[in-house]
Amino acid sequence: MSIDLEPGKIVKGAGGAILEDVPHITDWLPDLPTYANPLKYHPAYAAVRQYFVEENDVVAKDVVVNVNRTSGAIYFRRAGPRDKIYFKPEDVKACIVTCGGLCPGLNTVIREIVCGLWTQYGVREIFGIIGGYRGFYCRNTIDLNPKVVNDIHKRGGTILRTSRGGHETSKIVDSIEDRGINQVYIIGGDGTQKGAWAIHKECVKRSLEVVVAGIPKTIDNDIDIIDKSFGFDTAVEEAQRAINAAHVEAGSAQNGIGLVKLMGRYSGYIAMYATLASRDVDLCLIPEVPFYLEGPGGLYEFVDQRLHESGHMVIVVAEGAGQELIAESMGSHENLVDPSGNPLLLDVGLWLSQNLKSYFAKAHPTFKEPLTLKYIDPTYMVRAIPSNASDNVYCTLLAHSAIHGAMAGYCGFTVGPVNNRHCYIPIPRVVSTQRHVNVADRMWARLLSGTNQPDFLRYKVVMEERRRTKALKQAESKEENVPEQISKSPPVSPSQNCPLTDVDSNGSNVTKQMKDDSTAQISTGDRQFFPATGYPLVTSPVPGDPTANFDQETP
Ligand SMILES: Nc1ncnc2c1ncn2[C@@H]1O[C@H](COP(=O)(O)OP(=O)(O)OP(=O)(O)O)[C@@H](O)[C@H]1O
Ligand SMILES: O=P(O)(O)OC[C@H]1O[C@](O)(CO)[C@@H](O)[C@@H]1O
Ligand SMILES: [Mg+2]
Repeated sequence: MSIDLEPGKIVKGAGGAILEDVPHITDWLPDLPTYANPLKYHPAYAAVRQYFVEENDVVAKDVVVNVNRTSGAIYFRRAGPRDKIYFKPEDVKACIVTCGGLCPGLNTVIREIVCGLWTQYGVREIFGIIGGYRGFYCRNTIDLNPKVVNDIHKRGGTILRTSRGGHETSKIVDSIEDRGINQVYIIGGDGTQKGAWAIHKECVKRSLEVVVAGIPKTIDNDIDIIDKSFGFDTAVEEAQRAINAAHVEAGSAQNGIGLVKLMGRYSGYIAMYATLASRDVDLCLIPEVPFYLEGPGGLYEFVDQRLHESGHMVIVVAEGAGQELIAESMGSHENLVDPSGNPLLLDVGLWLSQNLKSYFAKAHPTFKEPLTLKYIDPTYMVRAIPSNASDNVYCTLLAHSAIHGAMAGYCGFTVGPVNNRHCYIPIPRVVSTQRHVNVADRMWARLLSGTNQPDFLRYKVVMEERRRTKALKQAESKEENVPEQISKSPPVSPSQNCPLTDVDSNGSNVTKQMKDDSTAQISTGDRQFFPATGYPLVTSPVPGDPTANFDQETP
């Protein structure tokens, strides 16, 4: 998304510090009156010294730095209650909307926004927008108060319902104006936050006294800058149940494989953390690491070896893994998208099950007993549950940070913890890149050293060879001349030779030679993939890209 930080919002502090600040309602309505924060007189908060955040309190984006390169460090505005607020509580008309896919904790965030506004600030008019963005202009609102939301944190899903698509900025802002709403709380993922920014910009354009606050939600943990998204821990915990079942099934059969598919469209965090937590997983496949099946260093070789060693194994695959490989093996296929424009994924779990079964049934002579493969797909189960204890606390902090920011007049922000401190991050900052598992980071190394799985570094070479072989076969079957670019492939140097075992149409093993060509370009139907890695094209740095700027280091 090509939205930039607002001019004038990059503030230079002392010693070269840079504050990436968020918009404030006085940017376009400079003469608004201020009011004393009612929390000053609240029995619970008045007693807590230093409860209020100082105007110049900021949070460092990076806490691990080179001592010689601290100038130019980036900071965000610290979240929390301010001494002065820009809304009289009795004048506040707040609304809450949830958009995108489900995530554990949505109801807790709704509950805590309602209860926080009600009990801390004395706000009495709070509305729920039903069914995502389109609910602004298609549906009536519902009244929310502490009684209505009292028990909702014990339920999965969202009491407000959610949807994809339907973001029509002017219709949404018309509805905000017509209803007299002046605080808009928007809970959702990267797409939702982009929509929130569009609403904020339109409110500014119309000079409305309206603040828009974004609360980041993503089961995939793919929102950049913030430490972690709510519901992620719950999802990883729930995924353990599926992995345990897969392990039991696999361990109770000779040559047993338990295959578990988890969510993760572009980012394999759930799969990675579920693998690290479980210790029963032998192989973890994520979108950031394209894999291949045949030949040295391939998946079949590893499965073969693990089954011979242990008699069983567990594979965890993120739903976005292997998309290019599947697309290529399917030949032509339709590129479908959901109502928000997100590509619909090909089912890697089913595809992998079928390929493993047929490969080991037909092609593997050393197996005396057939493969027993159990495929478990708990994807929707891990996101439809209520949040666990720690996510509940986290949701509470997010909700409170959001209402303190809105009451203080800040807007166009996404709230979230950065290095464990909550802050207000300009929305363009969190949506301009997507977060991915950093495979150059120590966390992925920990996983690799735990599973001893292949690194699939020869992916590009293997894919190029597959394409060349396919093209040759097609040319031969059409009894045409071999196309020039295929027949004139440059000779392969001995050091680059590597055998690749594949199966011919009779099910016999065929050994081929392949050439190491790291500059291979990849094209698969209409889908677009990152050429160097086979990773789908996205805006953020991806592994394998030498220019990638991975700035997230895990402990
Ligand atoms: N660039 C955009 N501008 C305005 N609105 C957008 C944009 N992208 C998505 N939206 C709207 O945001 C809402 C949610 O988007 P999407 O379905 O992509 O889910 P998300 O918020 O990314 O959550 P998740 O992917 O984690 O489920 C939809 O109503 C969609 O129309
Ligand atoms: O809710 P839907 O439309 O089925 O989409 C599922 C997608 O939503 C997510 O849960 C969040 O983006 C992805 O992991 C998954 O691919
Ligand atoms: Mg999204």
